Amino acid sequence: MNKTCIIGASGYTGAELIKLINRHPILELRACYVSEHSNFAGKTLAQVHEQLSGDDKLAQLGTMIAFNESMLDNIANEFDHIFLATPHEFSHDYLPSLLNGQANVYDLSGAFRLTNPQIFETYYGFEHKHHNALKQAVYGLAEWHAQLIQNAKFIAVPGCYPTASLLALKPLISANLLANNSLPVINATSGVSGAGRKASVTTSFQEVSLQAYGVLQHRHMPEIEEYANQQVVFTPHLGAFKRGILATLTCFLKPSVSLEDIDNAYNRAYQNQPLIRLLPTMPKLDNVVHTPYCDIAYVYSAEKNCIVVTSAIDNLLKGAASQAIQCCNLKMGDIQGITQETGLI
Ligand SMILES: NC(=O)C1=CN([C@@H]2O[C@H](COP(=O)(O)OP(=O)(O)OC[C@H]3O[C@@H](n4cnc5c(N)ncnc54)[C@H](OP(=O)(O)O)[C@@H]3O)[C@@H](O)[C@H]2O)C=CC1
Ligand SMILES: CC(=O)N[C@@H](CCC(=O)OP(=O)(O)O)C(=O)O
Repeated sequence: MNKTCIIGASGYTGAELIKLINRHPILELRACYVSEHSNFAGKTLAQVHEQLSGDDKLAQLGTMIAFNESMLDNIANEFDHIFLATPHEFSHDYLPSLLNGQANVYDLSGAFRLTNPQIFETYYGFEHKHHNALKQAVYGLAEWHAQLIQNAKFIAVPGCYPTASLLALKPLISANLLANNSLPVINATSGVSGAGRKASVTTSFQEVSLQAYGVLQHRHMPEIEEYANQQVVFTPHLGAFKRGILATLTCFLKPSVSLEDIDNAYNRAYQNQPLIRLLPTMPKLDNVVHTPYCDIAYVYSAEKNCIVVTSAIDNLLKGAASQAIQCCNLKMGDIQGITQETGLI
């Protein structure tokens, strides 16, 4: 068994990681950490996440441990896999020390997703101080970076909107079908769990409606652009539902592109990918929420020479925790028959 721990286990993506690791055939959850002064420290997993009640294996794990800087060396060397489901600033500060040990590290935050340190100041509001760790990070977009992930020690797990957007967009880019003179337009709506567990006025039941936010300045725009190798216009929206992201992309195509070219591009990219479902009708959130799948469909207009692509994911799973496990599976390779979807479906 592979010894595994989670830092940030009291949050929403932490809860999903607990469930996925608990049912994985060769990962063994050994410890769950929360912040140093967390109200959840010393509580059992079921006290922190009621949904975990009644699971004997998790009950034996004991309680959530308050993280402390002095534990870094031990954590880095005690485990085979460390999952960070922590705020960007925490990952930024502590991840480099965790890389000094033997463990493989998977960071669900955005702190190491961009290669250019300058961009962090503009979009994350902090100066990036760990340029060597940035260079070591491999962007964990599982379907597109499988080989890099297999050889990496440190995976920066993609953000939720970038996962939905890039999975829809990249087949068109890699087949060179996009028009040169226009930018893809991405409108995406997320459920409220995307903002994490901590209470805030903007995500309170009374306040949430359907609204665009972070317009032209959301940190996921440079992330999408870096891994699409293409500028985009990205607008996130917050919707009055708990989980899921629906992204709709409008893209203009080169004049000579046909429907056959588009079908070939998506089939070539995804026909052997177990967690991508190409659908004949537009995806809906209910079909992906609580699953590790990304559903994709498109409609093409020859008259307008454009395509509208929609993708749907669960933000906490394919947009975070299950993609992290997918990367971990890829890293473990064919050990005991592990494939990228092991423990996920
Ligand atoms: N929610 C989503 O859909 C997605 C989230 N992400 C990213 O994943 C990460 C986790 O997100 P999410 O689960 O939603 O966040 P939550 O706010 O739900 O949970 C954050 C977790 O981090 C812990 N934490 C906070 N500060 C510290 C600290 N200083 N030291 C140790 N632990 C700390 C919290 O512990 P406690 O509260 O007990 O103190 C809690 O367990 C974030 O970086 C987020 O941006 C990525 C993709 C999607
Ligand atoms: C609805 C909502 O608030 N969503 C979050 C994105 C969550 C995510 O993917 O997170 P990171 O890139 O921060 O890891 C946001 O817009 O900030």
